[in-house]
Amino acid sequence: MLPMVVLSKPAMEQLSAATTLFTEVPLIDLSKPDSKNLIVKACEEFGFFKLINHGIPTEFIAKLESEAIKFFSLPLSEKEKAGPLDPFGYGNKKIGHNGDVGWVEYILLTTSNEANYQKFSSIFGEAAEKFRCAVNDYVSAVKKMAYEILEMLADGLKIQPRNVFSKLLMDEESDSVFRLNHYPPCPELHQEMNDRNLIGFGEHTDPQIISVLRSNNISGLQISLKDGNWISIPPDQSSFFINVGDSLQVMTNGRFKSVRHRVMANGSKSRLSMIYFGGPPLSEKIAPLPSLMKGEDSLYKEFTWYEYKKSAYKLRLADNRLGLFEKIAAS
Ligand SMILES: C=C1C[C@]23C[C@@]1(O)CC[C@H]2[C@@]12CC[C@H](O)[C@@](C)(C(=O)O1)[C@H]2[C@@H]3C(=O)O
Ligand SMILES: O=C(O)CCC(=O)C(=O)O
Ligand SMILES: [Fe+2]
Repeated sequence: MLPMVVLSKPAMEQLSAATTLFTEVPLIDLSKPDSKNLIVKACEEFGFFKLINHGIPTEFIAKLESEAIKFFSLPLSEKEKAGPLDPFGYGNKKIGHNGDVGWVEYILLTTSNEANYQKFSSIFGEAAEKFRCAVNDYVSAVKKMAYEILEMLADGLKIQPRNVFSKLLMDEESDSVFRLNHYPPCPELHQEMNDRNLIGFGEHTDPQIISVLRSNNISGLQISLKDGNWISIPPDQSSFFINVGDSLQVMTNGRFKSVRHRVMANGSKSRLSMIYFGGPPLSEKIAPLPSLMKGEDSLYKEFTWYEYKKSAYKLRLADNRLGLFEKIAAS
């Protein structure tokens, strides 16, 4: 059994004390005309928001959730046939390659249809086709929504062209990832008088441009506010949650902040999440957009997504990956 990160309950409670009690995460209604300005505000203040009236068909979500549950219910020996990660496939407890662990099992996939076809047929056996279709339908729909959000952001920021961010995800070479996380109930936490909290997925920021997260109705997701306090995000299975990633922070020269987040394990219920991480092509230069600079200097050294990813994947989950690329070193 791998060692887990454990926080005592009093320590956790102190961490998320009074100031955070009444913090409301921004709620964006995609059907409302003024959403673009609210999205910009949310990305500046939280790097995170909740999305409703998103138009993603419920059947795509339900189909994928049911296929994912089927997969995660298989015996471990079956699931392990879909591993080890190379870099895609099934993973259990170990996150990345640098010693991070969590109370989580997962499937990591590229969003390239062709590569998924190969992967699915080699690892998921007979059920491959249904599962692959469910992933493709869901990912295609969520991708389109991500393009729309990024275009609304460009409009809200009053920059041209409006596809300045979305074109990076639309590019055939876009290095985007899809992840299904399953957080099994943790028996240790189920015991009465339990005063421990166990980490499902340790704190981190997402390196890409934007992440689109959807989970079942089980709690666990927390985000860190600018003051360092953590707040729990009430789950809502019919909504999506959007994270600003490190690359979008850089492209906006720090105006948007990539949000630190983590997932706590649950004592009695299974949590299932599905996340699309929209990334640019590997060769893309990640730098502040000149139209957003208004005479300011770039806060970051120049780098490509390939260089950033290579460096990020050598680090631990909680590390400040962008720090290495800041012109003035982070304290
Ligand atoms: C510890 C790690 C896991 C991670 C790669 C890394 O070295 C640092 C970034 C991690 C992260 C966080 C967001 C996504 O879940 C992920 C797929 C990504 O692109 O960066 C994971 C990586 C992973 O699980 O391999
Ligand atoms: O499972 C979740 O809700 C979030 C997981 C996460 O942050 C990630 O996979 O990067
Ligand atoms: Fe994340």
